[in-house]
Amino acid sequence: MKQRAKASAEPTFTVDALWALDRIGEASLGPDGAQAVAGVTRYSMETNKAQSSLWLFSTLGGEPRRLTEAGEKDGNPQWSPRGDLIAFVAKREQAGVKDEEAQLYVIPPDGGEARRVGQVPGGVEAFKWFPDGRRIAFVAWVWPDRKAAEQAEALREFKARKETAYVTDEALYRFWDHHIPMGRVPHLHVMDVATGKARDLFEGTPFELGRAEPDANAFDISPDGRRIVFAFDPAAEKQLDNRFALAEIDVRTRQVQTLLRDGDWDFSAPRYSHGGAHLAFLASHQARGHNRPTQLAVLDQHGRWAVFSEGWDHEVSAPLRWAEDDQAVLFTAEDRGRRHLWQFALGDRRADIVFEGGHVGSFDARGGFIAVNHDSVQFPPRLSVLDGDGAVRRMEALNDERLAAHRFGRHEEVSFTGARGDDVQMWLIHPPGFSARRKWPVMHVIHGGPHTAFGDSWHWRWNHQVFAAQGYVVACVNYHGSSSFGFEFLDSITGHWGEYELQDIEAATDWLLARPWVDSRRIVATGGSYGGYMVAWMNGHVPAGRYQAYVCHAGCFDWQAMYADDACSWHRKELGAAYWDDPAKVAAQSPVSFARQFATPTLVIHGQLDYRVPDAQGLAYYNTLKSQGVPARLVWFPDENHWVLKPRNSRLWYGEFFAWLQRHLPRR
Ligand SMILES: CSCC[C@H](NC=O)C(=O)N[C@@H](Cc1ccccc1)C(=O)O
Repeated sequence: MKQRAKASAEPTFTVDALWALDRIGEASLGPDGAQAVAGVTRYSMETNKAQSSLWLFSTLGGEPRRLTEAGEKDGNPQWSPRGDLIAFVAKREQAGVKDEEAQLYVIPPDGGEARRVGQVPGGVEAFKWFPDGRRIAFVAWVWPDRKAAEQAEALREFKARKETAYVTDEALYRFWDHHIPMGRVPHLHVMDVATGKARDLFEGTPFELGRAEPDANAFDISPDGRRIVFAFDPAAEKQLDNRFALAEIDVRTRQVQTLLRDGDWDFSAPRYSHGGAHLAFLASHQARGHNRPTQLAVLDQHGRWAVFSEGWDHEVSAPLRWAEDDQAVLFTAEDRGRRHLWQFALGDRRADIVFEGGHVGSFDARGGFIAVNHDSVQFPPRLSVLDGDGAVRRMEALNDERLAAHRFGRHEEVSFTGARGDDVQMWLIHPPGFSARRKWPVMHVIHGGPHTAFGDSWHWRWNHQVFAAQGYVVACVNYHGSSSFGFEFLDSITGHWGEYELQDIEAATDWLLARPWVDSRRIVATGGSYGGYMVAWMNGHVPAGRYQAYVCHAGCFDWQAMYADDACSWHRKELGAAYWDDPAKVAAQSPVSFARQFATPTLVIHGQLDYRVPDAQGLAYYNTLKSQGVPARLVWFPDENHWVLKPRNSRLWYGEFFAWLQRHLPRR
């Protein structure tokens, strides 16, 4: 195995040190809970590439062991219910066949050669084991008007065409950074693991899974393996914000029965109880508001369903997992900038924290153990296990030595009075070696969304320790509109985006200026996406001199032109009007309308593959700044999407980011 880069001797935590860390994925426990399998991704700044392999981790204290060596992109491992195999997706060359798209593979947990299972035209999107451990349900894209046996030929024909046009009459044709496969829809299939033979369960039916990245949360297999429940969009015109229904298909007969369909509700993430008598799922009352949270609901065998978390003002997140006794449901949910693993008791409808974040990214529960992938401002995603006695143990220390070689800043949460006189949370990450007896520059890092939150979590793209290591106090305001503070706070900005958020950020800056350790002449503001929108909004609303410089990454600039994005169906709900019905209202929330006020030097960054915030937004902002003589610099990536995902581009991104700020900060 190639020697890993030695832990750096450089105590400053830099972008190179960030990329040298192992990135540990979701863990899947074996049936006895003694081990878990997870993907580990390693990047090389030299080759500018990633390599992902599968590793085994003990829940009983043993050392991690690498399971796969040959693959480059082994991912999404799932341990079989019988414990004899681990299934995963990979693109490999085997038996003279080179995978063009990700295919299903299986490998015994004690090692050996992985075996490709079947050959799925167009590749495998997501999958789950059947309880019998002999079959796998998986998602693959198909031409709905062609038979299953014709799909491979249809794909060959499509790939061989000389035309390059993407032609559609669909409303949903792009998502984040890719096109929805032209003319195809996602179907649910069943694979026989022994023979590699697959069946398209939806063949010849009007049913399909959601087209925006269908994942394994979109369906579940009944404990007896005879039925599969799935979420689907019943509308003829598929839209990102349509309200999904739930249906169940008989695996043998392929008969489909709609279980729940209600025009007021959006249903998702169905999960059978262990006994099969109940179905937990997520329900959001979209008729009461587009920002209504997803809540925990349960359907019984008689077709009766109820929301159980009505009185709990939190957003319940997929996946849902039933407790062993089927009396409670496990899931993660945010609370005040942290994300915990919760157990929701159905009897008394009470939620208790089972594993406290930081940030719990994912979990798996089996054999009396709960394996958790969690992180914090202080450490990247790591695996820990919660055993039946409630004891928590680390399952690995893959990054410990590298992390110990660097100096990290401490973090804390504070609060201040923001818009409407509300209490607003801010997280501070202090530079290593911080002393209140000195004066320090401040860097606002404004989160995106807007309905997300920054909290005690690790970010691979905007890493707060890398920022702080440059000597900044990093300030992260969870402004009005942020998630994890209840529905009313999140929804409070609807129809007047920019207003309360700016008041919050300005109140935060006033709070900071009142600290003796803040250098009032060296305060900057940065943000991505909605955070980029906010710094463009600040350029039009805050007098020059308050902030010495801005960095705007993938910022929304003009809500009318933003209609070219992939999420346009959300705009009128969030802005309070469609631009063609009330252009003034939409313009009043667009930074472009305040261009004459722009005066603060701004670094504009955008990726061409960004379909959520099209790069024309950043280019228009940059051109507007240049046209008015405002100092500006553009970093444009032809091969990056909403984020920067390649090591060398990320190194350039941080270099340009820090250089721009340094250029516009007065010498200390
Ligand atoms: C409200 S529509 C999309 C929201 C989504 N994130 C959730 O809060 C998102 O993609 N936010 C972008 C900014 C954006 C907002 C509205 C329309 C397009 C993009 C982001 O901050 O990443």
